[in-house]
Amino acid sequence: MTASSRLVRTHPDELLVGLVSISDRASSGTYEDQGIPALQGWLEHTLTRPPQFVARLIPDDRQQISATLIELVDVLGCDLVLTTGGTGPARRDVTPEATLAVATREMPGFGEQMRQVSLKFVPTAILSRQVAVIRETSDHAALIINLPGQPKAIRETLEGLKDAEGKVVVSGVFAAVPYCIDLIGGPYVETHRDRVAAFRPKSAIR
Ligand SMILES: Nc1ncnc2c1ncn2[C@@H]1O[C@H](COP(=O)(O)OP(=O)(O)OP(=O)(O)O)[C@@H](O)[C@H]1O
Ligand SMILES: Nc1nc2c(c(=O)[nH]1)N[C@H]1C(S)=C(S)[C@@H](COP(=O)(O)O)O[C@H]1N2
Repeated sequence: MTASSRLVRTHPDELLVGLVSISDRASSGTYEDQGIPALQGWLEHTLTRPPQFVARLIPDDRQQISATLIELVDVLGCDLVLTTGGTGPARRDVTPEATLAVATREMPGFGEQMRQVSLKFVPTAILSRQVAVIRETSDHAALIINLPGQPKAIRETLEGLKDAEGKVVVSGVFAAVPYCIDLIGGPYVETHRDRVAAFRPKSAIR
């Protein structure tokens, strides 16, 4: 989880995932970080093939967030980076700005959909300024997605809302992640359908 040089896939379809928990208080030890365990646990239960993880716990510092994202994508070679925390309107919340600063493309649909899902859970969802972007290097690209800091928001935004019978009421954003990773040249990712029914056009299904 603390690698500092290029990650090596153990299988061509192994997803390389960077997890970044952004919290002044968790990073200084005021409380125990729940962000990384929540992100890792959700992915382990959702992906059919275990991914390789690298994790970072850092304060709400714009330079440090951008530098961490660059390290995870450019140096370690992650395909997907999920951040949690620092998306609100408080002065210290700078995750969206730090993420946009390392973007080569914006993916506005992710933020729009996350706010739609989250409004089903909490009216303050509109306070989250979360963004998603692609960062491209000469030989590689990664999808970076901001999630809110509340540990429970991780599952809500990724998985969406289901009714008592398990039928999807509002899709979470992870349904679109595997196909996005295909399109940017990453590994072929599959999900357990009871958690998230990932969508691909028929022509893209293996
Ligand atoms: N990494 C984390 N681990 C556990 N709980 C967290 C974490 N990040 C946030 N939370 C919880 O979610 C709430 C809202 O998150 P937010 O990112 O706005 O934190 P904050 O109030 O800015 O403080 P901090 O950045 O120090 O976590 C926090 O007050 C805390 O209860
Ligand atoms: N799904 C979900 N989204 C949510 C929340 C939540 O509890 N669940 N909390 C909201 C609140 S209270 C805030 S202030 C914003 C920003 O949170 P952050 O600063 O922790 O990223 O996310 C919002 N989005």
